[in-house]
Amino acid sequence: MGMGELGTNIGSVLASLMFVWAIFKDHFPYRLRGHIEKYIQKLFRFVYPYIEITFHESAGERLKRSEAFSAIQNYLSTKASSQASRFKADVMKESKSLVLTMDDHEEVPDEFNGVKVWWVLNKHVNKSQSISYFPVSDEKRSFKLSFHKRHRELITGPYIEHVMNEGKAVVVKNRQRKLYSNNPSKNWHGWKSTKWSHVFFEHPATFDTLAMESKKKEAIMKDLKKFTQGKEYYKKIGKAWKRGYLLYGPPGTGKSTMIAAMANFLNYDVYDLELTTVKDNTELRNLLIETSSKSILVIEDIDCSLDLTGQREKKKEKDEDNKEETDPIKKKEKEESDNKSSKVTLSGLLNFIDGLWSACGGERIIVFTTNHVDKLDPALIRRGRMDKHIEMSYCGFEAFKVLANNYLDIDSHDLYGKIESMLGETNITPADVAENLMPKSDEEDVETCLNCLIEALEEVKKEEARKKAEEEEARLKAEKEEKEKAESAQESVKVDENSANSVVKENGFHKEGDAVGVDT
Ligand SMILES: Nc1ncnc2c1ncn2[C@@H]1O[C@H](COP(=O)(O)OP(=O)(O)OP(=O)(O)O)[C@@H](O)[C@H]1O
Ligand SMILES: [Mg+2]
Repeated sequence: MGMGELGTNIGSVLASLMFVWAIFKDHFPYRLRGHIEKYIQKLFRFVYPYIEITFHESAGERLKRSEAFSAIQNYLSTKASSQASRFKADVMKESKSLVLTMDDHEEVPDEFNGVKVWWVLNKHVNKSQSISYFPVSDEKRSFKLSFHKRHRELITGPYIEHVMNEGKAVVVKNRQRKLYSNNPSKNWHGWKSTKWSHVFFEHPATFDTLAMESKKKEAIMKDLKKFTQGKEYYKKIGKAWKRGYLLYGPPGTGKSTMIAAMANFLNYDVYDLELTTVKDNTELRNLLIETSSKSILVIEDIDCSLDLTGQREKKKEKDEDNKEETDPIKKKEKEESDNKSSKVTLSGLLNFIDGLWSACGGERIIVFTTNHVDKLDPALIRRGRMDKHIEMSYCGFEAFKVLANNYLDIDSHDLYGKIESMLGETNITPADVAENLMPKSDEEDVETCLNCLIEALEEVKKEEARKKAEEEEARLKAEKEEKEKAESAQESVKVDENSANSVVKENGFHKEGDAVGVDT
């Protein structure tokens, strides 16, 4: 028998009993009334061995929606689809997914470790109408959970925890992800945080569309997956639950695209941190504290956004300069220019990454990108801080095949052989390959596009050959100059030697002369 039927039967008997009692209770003496009520409750518990827990939508009139209520609602949306027959539908994520929630008073059974429970969504309409400054809906909704009292411990403990966790996971899955960028601190005002502004993150890049060797790609995906499942592991080893990636390679090799693919793969928000607008380390800390977990913090082009490598030395120099400045006008000018340039230091950034994040919740990924890995301070990129270094390189044949599939919907073509051999001997970025593969008009067919790429490859090859020839020429020229210099140096040494000899000779002559003189 379902909870519904049982509930209805017992419920109607008890309801009649209560009704009768309500009518006649005033005829009983006060003390007797208390006794009778106690017995009715006992009887109630005996014939109705179920416990009911109610979860209200709002904990108080002005409080925001209770977290438990939302979690339950989301949890039940996954159950309700198969169990209940009346739904309310919500369209999430730009009509990409439909979220069904149970309709009012619909009963949804659930099972946990073999124990059955029942959920009902109740709605009460508030009769007392009051005028309130805060818009409060008169409708109060609550979820009622019923289960046999035998299972009290299991249900109030592990089951509720399970519902909360699953419910929150559904929220994460369905939420619209955001791309945050930091605001300059002069705009940080008001009671609501304005440190980051956001837009919805809708970058279409995925690992499927990312042009890269499949082995490398799979290794990265595996690494990310392992990270997201590593909560217990990080706890065990006593490290903050974070992972750092350094993406390096020439412009147009897909570093930014990779970040978008990561965010889409993990379902994380992205915080794009523009370091040049961050005034100092305190500001940096304030910004980073406000990022949420399940997010990727991105610092693009670290070599350009800050002179991280030379910052410490520069600062020292500045301090010394400041001491010397005595002219008040010049001093003011100097201060202004100092304020304009960012004072975030490498050590500030590293300290934060190493320490602070451990304290404010885990599951964070930090990605640095750079075009010049060799310019970075080794302290910044040592393992442990940047756990994984990923080189984004020029387009190989495998990467080309992904792009051809993305842009032209093809897996093979007669021209593939030629393209493969040409890619082997030229450095072209995936961005350039993509640009050439994209049909410029509706008339352009696959072959035209591939030929367009071949032409571009030939162009690049020619360019490379020209550059190589130029370099060779410059090298030869330098060599020649060097040789000439060396020769002329030798020449002058010879001349010097000669002149030295002549001096010696002269000296000798003099000496001789002297001697002669002495002799004479
Ligand atoms: N590996 C790739 N896979 C798919 N598309 C790519 C790839 N690399 C580049 N592209 C294409 O080229 C464009 C530019 O790439 P992207 O912005 O990711 O390069 P980047 O490495 O971040 O360059 P930069 O160093 O200038 O920031 C992208 O919009 C994308 O369409
Ligand atoms: Mg980029």
